[in-house]
Amino acid sequence: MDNHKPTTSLFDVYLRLRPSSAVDRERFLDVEREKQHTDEPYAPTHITIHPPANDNRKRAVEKFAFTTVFEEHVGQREIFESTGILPLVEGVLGGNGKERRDGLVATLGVTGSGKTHTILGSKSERGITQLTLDILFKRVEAGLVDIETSHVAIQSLCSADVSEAHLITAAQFFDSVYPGDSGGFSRATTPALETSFLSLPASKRHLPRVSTFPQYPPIDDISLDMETNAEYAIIISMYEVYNDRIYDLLTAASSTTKTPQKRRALLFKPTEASPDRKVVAGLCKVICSSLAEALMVLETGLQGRRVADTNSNAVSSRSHGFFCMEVKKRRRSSQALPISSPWTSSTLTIVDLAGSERARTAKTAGATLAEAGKINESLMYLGQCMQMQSDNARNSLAPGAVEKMVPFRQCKLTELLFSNSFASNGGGRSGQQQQKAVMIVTADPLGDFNATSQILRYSALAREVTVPRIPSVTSTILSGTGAVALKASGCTTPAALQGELEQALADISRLREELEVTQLLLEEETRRRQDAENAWQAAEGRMEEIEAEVREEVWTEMEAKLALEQRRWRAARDAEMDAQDEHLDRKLELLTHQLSVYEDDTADKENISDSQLPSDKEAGKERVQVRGIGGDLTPKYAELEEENVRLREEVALMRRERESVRSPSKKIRVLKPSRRWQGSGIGVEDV
Ligand SMILES: Nc1ncnc2c1ncn2[C@@H]1O[C@H](COP(=O)(O)OP(=O)(O)OP(=O)(O)O)[C@@H](O)[C@H]1O
Repeated sequence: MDNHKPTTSLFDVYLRLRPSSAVDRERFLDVEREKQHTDEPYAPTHITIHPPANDNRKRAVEKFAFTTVFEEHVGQREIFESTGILPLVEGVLGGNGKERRDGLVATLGVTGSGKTHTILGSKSERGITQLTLDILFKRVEAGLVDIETSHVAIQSLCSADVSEAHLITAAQFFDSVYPGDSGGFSRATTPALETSFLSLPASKRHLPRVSTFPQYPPIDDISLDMETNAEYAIIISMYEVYNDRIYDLLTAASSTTKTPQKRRALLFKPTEASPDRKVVAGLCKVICSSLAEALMVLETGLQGRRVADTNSNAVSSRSHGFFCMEVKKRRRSSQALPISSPWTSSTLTIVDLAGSERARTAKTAGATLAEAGKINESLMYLGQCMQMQSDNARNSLAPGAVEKMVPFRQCKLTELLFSNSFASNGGGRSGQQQQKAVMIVTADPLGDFNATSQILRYSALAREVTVPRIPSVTSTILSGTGAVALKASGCTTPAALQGELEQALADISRLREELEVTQLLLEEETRRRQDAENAWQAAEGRMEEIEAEVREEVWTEMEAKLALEQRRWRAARDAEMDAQDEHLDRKLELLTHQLSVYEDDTADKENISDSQLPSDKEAGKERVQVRGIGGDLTPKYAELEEENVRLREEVALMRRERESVRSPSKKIRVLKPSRRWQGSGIGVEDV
């Protein structure tokens, strides 16, 4: 197997092994050491992976080739110097007479394998992003355009931008992110372990302190070829791809109102000023005048990036982070040509990809598990693209070989990584070559065998498989291309069969992982459904309680009202009866009075002497009157007696009624639905 890299390869692929802290795990990856014939420093290019000893799947021993393999002891500076990043920086700067080109550096690996460490370093060491910024500023320092005093320069930079960007100076950016920070600086802590930086009120955000940034490793002695008779501007922009959407990290940081959830996704599209090339449109871009400013912008943007604490990595990136260093350049005006030439632009993009992870190992759940699904999906598409590009690169050596389409439009990540790698897309720009790219694959030799081997399979420049002895006589393997009957003879199978076997093994491994994720998602969903059902039942119970309480309240209120009405009714009835009694009494009184008048008159008449008798004429008149009274009184008296009897009966009846009437509240109480007939289990409603 050779690792000859044909000229059509889109990526140079390096492998970096990380030192592992795990002591109880078996090492599955070995670096191949070939015999040295010269005294030159030795750079290994091949590794071999062995399935774990307890593996009962009889998987193959695989050998992979990379541009270079960096072992565990290799530090940040050697990675920076030896992975082709310096030529990328030179390409972006455009040395004397050299054409400029965009550059791309990305890291790929399982979660916790050291991607972020390589790209962004740690508290004590700088990563390749900081080292690249350092070398860029050191090289162009003398030629940097003065944006602090020259508004014209800013305006010309704005009009030269093709990406509908919002260009601001670093000072303006810091003013918007840290309003009122007068210099009592303290370095903000890692966002994963704190509440989101953006959710903090602006007054609580503090400008990062450059003096606390690591200075190691130094790179002052590295020199680069560059043009001196030119003016430069360095513009920083940062964005992340989260759930297949692009979000600006600097707009989010400079916004005081938008929460991370409300961030607006950006488009990757051709613009009016860039019709033949796609760009991320609408980014916030910060013009930096010094390395310190650039580092502070980087640190600020990083604090808005999504990270989470998983079982595999305490600060696990949940998005693919893109850090762009755009170098604008123009020829200085001279006596011969008093007007400066227009700005040209090249960008070096450094990408910290989120790590692929096995849900069971990472022990993620909920949103973090869903994120992992999206991350794995985008990495699967990236794997397909990388495999296709390395196949194309290998086949390009064969006569009459036809290049296959790299399927990079399947997701945002591959679109962003590959769109400008092809002459038809990026090469169309005048005076600019297609993008050059470097991929640094990171791996932990004591880490997860399945996840690591899968990444190595699609990222390696070349691969060789040795199929182990198969104990059974005939095995049937289902592969993507159909069922393959494999006759095991106890030795390595023929090449075609071997290819099928490899494919089948890869498919099985992929399907097993997909199944694992699906099972976890199912478990998660089942748990959620159970929780929802419990919550629903609890809510129902509570609702019944509330209903009973309300019923009780209503009944109590109604009873009070009924009692009041009853009291009113009784009072009214008593008043009426009193009035009737009074009426009756008055009638009786009247009757008694009339009777007594009549009796008195008769007695008086009997007692008076003849001398006292009135004359016949007067007596006749009086007799007429008495007779008149006596004659009229008898039927009137009878009539009143009758009415009296009737009224007395009515009164007696009403008294009886009153005594016999039961309390309505007692009747109502019987009707309460909550009271159930004891022993029968039947409520009043049921009756
Ligand atoms: N080469 C290395 N030397 C020393 N420490 C390392 C190295 N590589 C990784 N580490 C440490 O391992 C831990 C995990 O690394 P890192 O965060 O870079 O992983 P990652 O691949 O970016 O993971 P994720 O995909 O989850 O973001 C960190 O604490 C980091 O400092």
